Order: sequence, then structure tokens, then C-alpha cells
Amino acid sequence: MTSSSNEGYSTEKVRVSADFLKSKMGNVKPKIGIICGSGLSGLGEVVENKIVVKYSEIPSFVESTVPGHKGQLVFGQISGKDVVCMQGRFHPYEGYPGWVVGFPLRVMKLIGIEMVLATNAAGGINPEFKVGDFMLIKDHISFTGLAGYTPLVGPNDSSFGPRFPPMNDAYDKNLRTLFKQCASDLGYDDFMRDGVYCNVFGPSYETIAELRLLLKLGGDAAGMSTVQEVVTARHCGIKVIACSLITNECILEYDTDKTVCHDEVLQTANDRAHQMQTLVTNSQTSRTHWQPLHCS
Ligand SMILES: O=P(O)(O)O[C@@H]1C[C@H](O)[C@@H](CO)O1
Ligand code: HPA
Repeated sequence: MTSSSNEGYSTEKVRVSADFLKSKMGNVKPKIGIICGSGLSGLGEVVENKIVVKYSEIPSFVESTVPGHKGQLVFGQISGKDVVCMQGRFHPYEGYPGWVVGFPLRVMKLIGIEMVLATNAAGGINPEFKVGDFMLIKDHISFTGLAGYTPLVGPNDSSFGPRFPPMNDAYDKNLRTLFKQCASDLGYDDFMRDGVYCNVFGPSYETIAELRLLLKLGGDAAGMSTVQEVVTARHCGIKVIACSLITNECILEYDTDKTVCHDEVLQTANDRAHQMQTLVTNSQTSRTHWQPLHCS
């Protein structure tokens, strides 16, 4: 299987996985999907009346091999609203073709999801960003996509969407406005940013020269996920909102002993887990904020 084909993919596989999940969901009928980034699995812990389904049980789901990603779906309620939460995602660098990384989003579509909130851990490129900041993603630069790695490669499955989907509206403008209002209500303005997420393949972190390039190109944060999910979701008409946690500083200077490692990423995620949970939980309840998420 190569990254330049979707060999192994079929609509039937998506249907089988969706039917399997429908048989496990009970009365839960989620329209909202939440994807937990590295170290942010705690978002799934706030789900009430949990129904947990391990990825290993779900037909055509693969394993999540990364520390900080649990590898299970959690169905239940957050603030009284039905949700499904992906505790763990699949990354291109784990060796999976694009369609496998995007596969859960098509399954979500078939079980009724209309809006996805994706989170991730990312390195801060923008010199004004601090470790621990949240960055609401307003756009992305997909170096993986531009290099030919995309979940939409191969014959188009027109039962999900068109051959040439637009991506200029990938991150829903109204939802972003509401999300920021919610963050503001919570007193999060000091660490709530917005910006452009640069998707790199990984798993090595970037060189200094690469990061300087990303900065020059307009990138605010670098990360190894999310974009394949967003492209798959938008292709099939799921609305998207995405938020990065800036877990580490990207090192743009040669004259330093600083470095970056996944433990630091997980530590920051752990330190900020509570605020991220509050934001996600509150986002679904406060005032008019998530009215669009009722997806009526
Ligand atoms: O799944 P996310 O994007 O949150 O995880 C990031 C990217 C790599 O998997 C890992 C690097 O530390 O964290
Ligand atoms: N670069 C790429 N991906 C990341 C980083 C980073 O600095 N931090 C967390 N995920």
C-alpha cells in the first residue's frame, strides 16, 4: 500500500464500521465528534454515561501507537449533549496511508456526526506564542498534502463528497467566533490565540532551517496531525473547529541548548488539560455559544 493510492479502501468498509458502532451506541445519537490530541485524552474523561469501544474491536480501525493516545472511542454526554470522543488518533508517520488516517471521520459521518472539534499538541513558531497557549486554527498549510500525502488520493468516493472539495472554508468561521467568545467568557483571553497550523509529516521534529521557513511562509504552529482529519471531514460536509495546545517552543535559533521532546509535549498537555476540558465542556453549554452545534 503506498501513500499515492487508496488501495484497500472501500465504502463498504466504512459502512461495516459504522454499523458496528451503531450496534454499540445504545441510545446515544451524537452529532458532535471530539478528537483528543496528544496528552489530551482527558477530554474523554468528562464524558458522562460512557460507552467505551476500543479501536481493536472496530472493523478496519488500526491501532493508535503513540504515547498519550489511548485508542478508543467514548460515547456519552458532555453537559447533557450526546458526543463521541476519539481518545487517540492515527498519524501519517505511524505508517498509515492517508485514507486510514481519515477513515474515522467517514465513519463518524455515517453515524450522524455533523460537527467535529479536533484538538492537537503543536509547537509554537510564532514568537509571540507561549508554551501553554491555545491556538484556534483559522487555516492550515499542509506540507504533507502539498507533497502528495492526502486522505483523498485515489478514486473519489462520491458517496462522501466531490472530487475537488474547496478548503478555503475548512475551519468554520461562525464556530470560531463563538469558540473565542466562550474562551473570553472563561477569562482565557490572555492565552487564547488564533493562527495557521503547519502540518508536517514527522516523526522527527523540525530543523531550525525548516522552522524558519515555516515562519516565513506564515505558519504559527507546527504539528503532525489534524489536517488529514479536517480534509476528510470537510470533503463529506462535516463542520470543523480545531484548537492546538502550544506544548513547546519551536527552536528558531542556533545559539541555544534548548531542545524538544514528546515528554515535554505530554507534560504541557497534562498541565493544561483542565483548561482545555473546561473550554470544551463550556463551549457546549454556555449562553448561545454552541447553538450552531445543535446542528438542527
Ligand atoms: O496527535 P497530536 O498532533 O496532538 O500529537 C503531536 C504530534 C505528534 O504525534 C506528537 C509529537 O510530540 O504530538
Ligand atoms: N513540531 C511538530 N509537531 C509537534 C510539535 C512540534 O514542535 N509539538 C507537538 N507536536
